[in-house]
Formats: sequence, C-alpha cells, structure tokens
Amino acid sequence: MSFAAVRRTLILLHRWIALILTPIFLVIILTGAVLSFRPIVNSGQGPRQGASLDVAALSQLVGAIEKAGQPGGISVIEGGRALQVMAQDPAVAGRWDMASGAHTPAPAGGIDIFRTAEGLHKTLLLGLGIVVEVASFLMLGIMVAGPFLAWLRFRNSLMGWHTAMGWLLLPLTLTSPVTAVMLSLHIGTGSRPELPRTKRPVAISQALAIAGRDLDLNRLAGARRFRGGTVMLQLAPDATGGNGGGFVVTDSGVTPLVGGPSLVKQIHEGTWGGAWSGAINFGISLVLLGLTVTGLWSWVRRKARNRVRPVAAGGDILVAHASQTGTAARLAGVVFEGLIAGGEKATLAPIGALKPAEIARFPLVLLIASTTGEGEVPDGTRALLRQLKSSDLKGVRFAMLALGDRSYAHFCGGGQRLKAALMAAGAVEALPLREADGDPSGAFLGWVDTVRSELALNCKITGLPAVSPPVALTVADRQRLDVPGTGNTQETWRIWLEGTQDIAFRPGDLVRIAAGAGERPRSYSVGSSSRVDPRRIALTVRLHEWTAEDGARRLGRVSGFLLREAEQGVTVEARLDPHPGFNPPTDPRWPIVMIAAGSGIAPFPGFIEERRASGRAGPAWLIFGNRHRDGDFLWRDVFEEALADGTLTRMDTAFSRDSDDGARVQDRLRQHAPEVFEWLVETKAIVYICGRRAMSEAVLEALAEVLVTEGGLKPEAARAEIGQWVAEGRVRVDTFN
Ligand SMILES: Cc1cc2nc3c(=O)[nH]c(=O)nc-3n(C[C@H](O)[C@H](O)[C@H](O)COP(=O)(O)O)c2cc1C
Repeated sequence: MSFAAVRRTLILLHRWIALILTPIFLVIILTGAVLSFRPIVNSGQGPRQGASLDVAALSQLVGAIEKAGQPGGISVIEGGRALQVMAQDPAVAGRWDMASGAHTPAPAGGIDIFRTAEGLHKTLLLGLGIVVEVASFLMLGIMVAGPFLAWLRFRNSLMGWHTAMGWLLLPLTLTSPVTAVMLSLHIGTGSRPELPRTKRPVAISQALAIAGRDLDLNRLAGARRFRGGTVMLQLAPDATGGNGGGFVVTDSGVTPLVGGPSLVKQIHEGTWGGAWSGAINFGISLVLLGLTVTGLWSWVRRKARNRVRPVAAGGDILVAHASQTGTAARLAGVVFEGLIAGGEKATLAPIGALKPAEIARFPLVLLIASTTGEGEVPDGTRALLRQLKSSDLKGVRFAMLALGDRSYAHFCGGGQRLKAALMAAGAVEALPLREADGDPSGAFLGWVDTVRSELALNCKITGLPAVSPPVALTVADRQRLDVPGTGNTQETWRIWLEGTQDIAFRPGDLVRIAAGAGERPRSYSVGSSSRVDPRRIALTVRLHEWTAEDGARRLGRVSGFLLREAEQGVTVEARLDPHPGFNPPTDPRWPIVMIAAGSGIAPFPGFIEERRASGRAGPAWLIFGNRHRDGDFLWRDVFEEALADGTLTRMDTAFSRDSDDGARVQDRLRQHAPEVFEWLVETKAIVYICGRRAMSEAVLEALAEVLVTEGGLKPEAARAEIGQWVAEGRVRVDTFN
C-alpha cells in the first residue's frame, strides 16, 4: 500500500470512529470536565493553613452526629469551621457548624454531582466500563493519527482550528486518554496493599479517639467508613509537607496507607497539584470538547454542501438539460414549471448530474441540449457521454431540442452527439430532433407544442425567460495589462464598461458584444460584481491577431473593435447573459480554488471583489499561469493586494516561458498534490477552471492524478470521480477557443 493509500485509510478511520463514538466521547469529556472541579473544590477545604482544628470540639460534634444518625463520611470544610457529612440518612447529611453544632440539611433530592459524573465517566451509569475503556483506546488512536492526516498550517476555518488544536495541544490532550488507557491496563498503578481488618466495626468518633493517640488530628481533612467496618482518615500534610495521607483505623490501632494513589491516577484525576492541576484537567477537557465539536461540525457542513441533487417531483418524466452558459437550463426550467402547472409529475435535472442507471428509470426524457466549442457537448455532460457507451437505456424514449448557431461549422454538434450516444445505449426517439438556430425562442415554443400534442402532455407555458435585453455600455476606461517589450506577451487589456442605469450581474456572467449590427457577437466574462458597483463592468480583452494567407496582419473582429476602434466614451450595444454555472458560490464562506491561464483570468478579479465586499469570505486559492511573470502577470496588482488583505488565502503562479521551471498550472497542481487533495476532498472547495479547452482538459487530468496519488484511487475511477464533480458543479469549467 502506498503512503497515500495508508493516509486515506487513516483519514476514513479517524473520521468514522470519531463520528460513531461522538456521543460516548461527549459523555466522557463533559463528565471529565465536571470531575476536574473536584480537586479545585477540595483544595478550598480541610483545615486552613496554619490554623489548627479544635480536635475536642470535632470529636464532640461527631459524637452528636452519630447519635442523630449514621454518617458515611465527614469532610472538614470552610477551613475548619464546619463539617460536611455524607450519608444516606437525611437526618445527618449536610453541613454541621463546628461552633454551634447547628445542622443545615443537604437539599432534599439533591444529587451528588461528582458521584453522578464519576459514574457516567467510568461506566456510563450502565455498568458499561468496558465500553468506556474501548472508547479511551480509540480516542487515543484517533488523536495520535491526527497529525499524520494534515500538516500544521494556520487557517481561520473550522478545519484550520481543528488541525491547529490537534497539533499544538497534542502533548497536553494526550495525557487524559493515555492515563485512562494505563489505568485500564493497570500500568504504573502499583499493586494494591492488603487493607487491615477489624474485629468489631468502628464508628468515626471511635476512630478519632483511637487515632488521636498516635496522630496529630488537627490536620484532619476527612474520614470515611469502609464496608469492612474500618475507618479511613485523610490528613493534610504538615508544614514540612510530610506525614499527610491516608490512615486506616481498626479497633486495634492505626495503619498508614502506603503508596496512596498512583501518579498515573493523580495525573488522570488532576489531583497531583491540588487546585491548579484540576484547572489543567479542565483545560484539557475543553480542548477535547473543541476537537470533537469542530470535527463533527465540519463533517455536518460538508455533508450539507455535498447535496447537489436534482429537483425531484417524481413522476415518469425527466426534464433534462445539457447547458454550457445556461440557456438550455433556463428553457428546461420553463418546461418543468409548465408540466407541474399542468398537473404532470416530473423531475428536473442537468443530465450530466445523473448516472445512466438513474436516467433509465424514466420512460420519457425531454431534453434540451446546447453545443459548445467546435460542435461539442457542454462540459458537464462529457463524463455522461463516456458512461453511456457501456449503459443500457432500453425502454427510455426521449424528445430533444438542440440549441446551436449555424455560423459555427458543426451546427448543433453537441445535441447530435448526445442523441447518438443515447440511441447507442438503446433509447429511442419519441419525437424527431428539433434544432434551434441562434435565438431559440421560436423553435422552443414550436417544440413544446409538438411535445404537448404528440406525447399528450399537459404543459402550461405562460412565458419565456426574459431574453437578455440589449444594454448600452460606454467604454469608460482601458488599461493595458501586459507589459509590451518584455518578451512575446499577448496584448491584453482591462476595459471598464459603464451603464447608464443599475444592472444586476455577477462575476463569471457573459457580456456579448458585436462589432456592428448583424455581426456575430463574442462573449467576454464579467470580472466585476454589481454587488460592488451596479454600473461598472470589468472585462479582460485579449487582442486576437493572426497573419492571413495574403501575409497581412488581421485582428479579431470584436477584440480589434474594442481595442483599436472603440475610443473612450464610445457606446457599444451589448447583452448580458447570466452564467450561474460559473458564478462564485452564493455563500462567500465557501472555499474556492480558481485556476486560470492567460486571459482565462477574466472572471476572477470579480470573484475577489465580491468576496472582499461580503466581509466574511472563506479560503480562496488562485493558481494562475501565463508566459512571463514580468510581462503578463495579468491583474497582478489586484491579486497581490487580495493576498495581502487575506481575501486570497494562497496564490501560486506558473510562468511557462520564464527561465525557472517552465511549469504550467497543471504542473503546479501535481507539485502541491497533498494541499490540492485537502482543498478538494477535505474542505470540499469548489474548483473554477477558466482558459482554453486544452488547458482545462490538462487541469482536469491533473486533478484526477491528485486523486490517484493522494487518494489511492485507480486512474479510471479518479477520472470518473472528476467527471462526476464537473456534472455536480463541484468542479466548474469555462472554456473558450
Ligand atoms: C464558445 C461557444 C461555442 C459554440 N459552438 C457552437 C457550435 O460548434 N455549434 C453550434 O451549433 N452552436 C455553437 N454555439 C452556440 C450555442 O450552442 C448556443 O448559443 C446555445 O444557445 C447556448 O446554450 P447554453 O447557454 O445552454 O449553453 C457555441 C456558443 C459558444 C459561446
């Protein structure tokens, strides 16, 4: 087994043992915390330092108490001014004043907190001592394994505190379970001396009289009757610290108890140093409680986060979508709502989030699928396409609306591929494929009509999702991001566009801009947030430049327009498309990893801006790659500032053409595999990948490798896992060509 596999097993054991035993751990820890007050309370009792007890008054009072009932034991309290009597008998239990002999009974029905806590601590009050012993062994194992599972690094997160506490306070926290285990194995506890016996039972008053001949009783701390009829006296040490301890009194004399409680027991109970060793034990209990609670809570939070499931209303109809930028998803939502309004039962889901076996449960699938790249399926659907090759969808009928754009070479290529894969798996078409070119509204309504009539479904569609209306945006400012003359950088600018009224948008949304009326628009990622400024949109625009066949230099239509033609103050017609699949998590505390190459950095300045504005951002890690640190570290100022003010927890860069190591972002992922694994698997960060398709594929492959090296998965299983994460939205990809 590799180290990674051992570590993975340890993590699972650590987690599951802790989870299963949490209730028992909590009982042991909380009662331990209560019991650690015993030495603290006791230290304030017994005769006061220097003051000596009035032995005659004491003997007289004990005699009086014994006349009134049967005391089980007495303790000298309040520095010798009173006695506390332990007894079943309510006539004597409670406080007895030494001077007046007045009795204040113990509260009726009151329970002895320490007794109860001790019972719970040792046997759960159910005679289950063995369970407690096993739990102590396992607690020790979990704590010793802890430091092997995560390195000590300071992070202000639940897991960060858990790890830091586990590491730094280990020597302290180990004392409790180590001594518990030693006690249960009788290690270092010494052998119990044979106790002397008595012929006739001795009362406490008699014991005081017998012992008074040999012992200096004005240092008496307490006395207890044993079952065999003897009495044990506890004496405080004298001024020289000697001669204290326990003595057993029989009818024939006094025997000192040799040895006393072992050091192991004293450490476990916090009695070795009186009040302050009790306080240390209380501190240990608090740390153990902290470890249990932070561990449990972070597990609960992870579970809650993992629940990315389809909206299920049951029924036989699956309304599914394969969407890259959200259009297909929005239209599928409209169909779903329409079916529910029409009284049908249906389930809505991104098709890529389902396993083939889950799809097979639905006799009818209504599917809206878009195309991305050069005739490819959306990112979240690629894994499913692979899985369908070895799946059986017999009995499934589907009707598909494919979204596309005829200006691309492979019109509706994604939909076609998906259709072919479904049919190869045995599904059949309930309706012929319908294709939408450009704005899908018309084709969509026509398709829904056919679905209604041909498939006899009641689907009440009241309106289409608003197609993003055109907005007029003014070029407010531009700034070159790369430094010309520092090697072969690519000309890249940040551009701020300004609206005349407030607009709602989030980082990662897309702005479609065309260079002129009727021209094909180009999409740019929004790198700012309307939560910070609802009128200002930041874009990252790289100039597309190439040499045409005639040898002339050509510029991309839209980037050339934005960077060469549109002067400051020029107004451009744009459309803003929401892109929920690539927005930052709505909860800013959720950890994220942002991976970008080149102008793929575009959305992330907006992520930073929005998280900083929230005031409670969780951990964020940026991994950025480009050619030269000096020349094209795009948005460097923004990210360095974010790192300094903590909005960014960590930043790694890879500049492939610098002399250092020529690494790319995917190489950084491999180099920092343990940390990547921790962010991915332990803290369940959402990973955002933005760049060219080849880059995103290399990054996904590197992530799968991390699962192999750190998680012990087989390569195929690791790829499938990453595919599943893409489908569930735990890994989000935004690619461009
Ligand atoms: C980067 C990109 C690549 C595209 N590639 C194609 C293509 O190859 N063939 C096609 O028919 N449509 C293509 N389209 C058009 C989309 O399929 C179409 O805009 C669709 O409505 C998007 O739906 P979605 O938002 O659900 O992803 C492409 C769109 C983008 C932004």
